[in-house]
Amino acid sequence: MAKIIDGKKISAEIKEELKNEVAQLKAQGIEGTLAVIQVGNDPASSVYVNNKKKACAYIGINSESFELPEETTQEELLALIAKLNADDSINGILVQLPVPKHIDEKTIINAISPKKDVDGFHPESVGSLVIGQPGFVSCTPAGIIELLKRSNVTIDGKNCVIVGRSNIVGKPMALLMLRENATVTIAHSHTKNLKEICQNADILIIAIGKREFITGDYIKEGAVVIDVGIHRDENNKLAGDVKYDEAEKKASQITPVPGGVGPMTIAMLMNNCVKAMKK
Ligand SMILES: Nc1nc2c(c(=O)[nH]1)N[C@@H](CN(C=O)c1ccc(C(=O)N[C@@H](CCC(=O)O)C(=O)O)cc1)CN2
Repeated sequence: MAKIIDGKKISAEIKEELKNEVAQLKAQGIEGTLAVIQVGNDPASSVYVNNKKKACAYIGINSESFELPEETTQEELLALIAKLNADDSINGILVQLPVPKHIDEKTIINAISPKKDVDGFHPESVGSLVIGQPGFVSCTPAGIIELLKRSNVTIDGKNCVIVGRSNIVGKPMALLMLRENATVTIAHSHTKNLKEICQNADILIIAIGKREFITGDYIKEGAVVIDVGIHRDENNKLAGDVKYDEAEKKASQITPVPGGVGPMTIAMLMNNCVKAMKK
């Protein structure tokens, strides 16, 4: 039976560490303020945004909330971002994704100042990650690295298979695993022999957005399995991209859903906010 990688516990530890760091920065007169923008009222986004504001309050940084109606135009949103970019009292800006369909996500991401890009989505932040320069790193992949390190998983020299190639998770995840000296394979919807490729993974990271797609037979005996998916059924029950009951019988360590990768996304956002305070 696999050991559970407890994202809730690890994220709480990280937030505790950050709380102490913020207290020290405040003692030097350094304040932090995160601007949190939500357009529309997608229920899941509202939960995440609220949790981000609570995390800010917990570690001791301010949050300024901008709850904009669904009909907000792209120009209005860009004008708000420009105002926040120019506001010296704001060190971090995030726009909760997804944005409504009439707004172009890329245009919005590109408009946020790279100096305040605590989500790590701006091309300049991604470019820094590619060439190994310091910068903001996308929160979910950064959280996965913390989960692995704090669970004493050796990454160096291991075969890591990442299923999913999104800009937010799959691609930055691959770069971070490469930085840790793993041998990295990215698989996606056009990959042939997906099952065989997954069976070769010492560390298998799944971010494909398909409920319980990865069954036990995809997993090598003793592999570490990281499940990034979150799916809610009609009874409000959460599940990941991995069929947990089967995977836990094969894996040596595994993240649950809920309580695995999800909470780490917010802990690492707080980590980026503290980085922004120091800039
Ligand atoms: N601007 C951003 N938008 C989005 C991001 C992001 O990093 N920046 N990531 C996701 C959503 N997300 C944070 O925003 C997020 C997702 C899930 C969790 C989480 O704690 N999940 C819990 C389950 C919670 C539930 O749904 O009941 C868990 O897995 O235990 C936190 C943050 C997309 N948008």
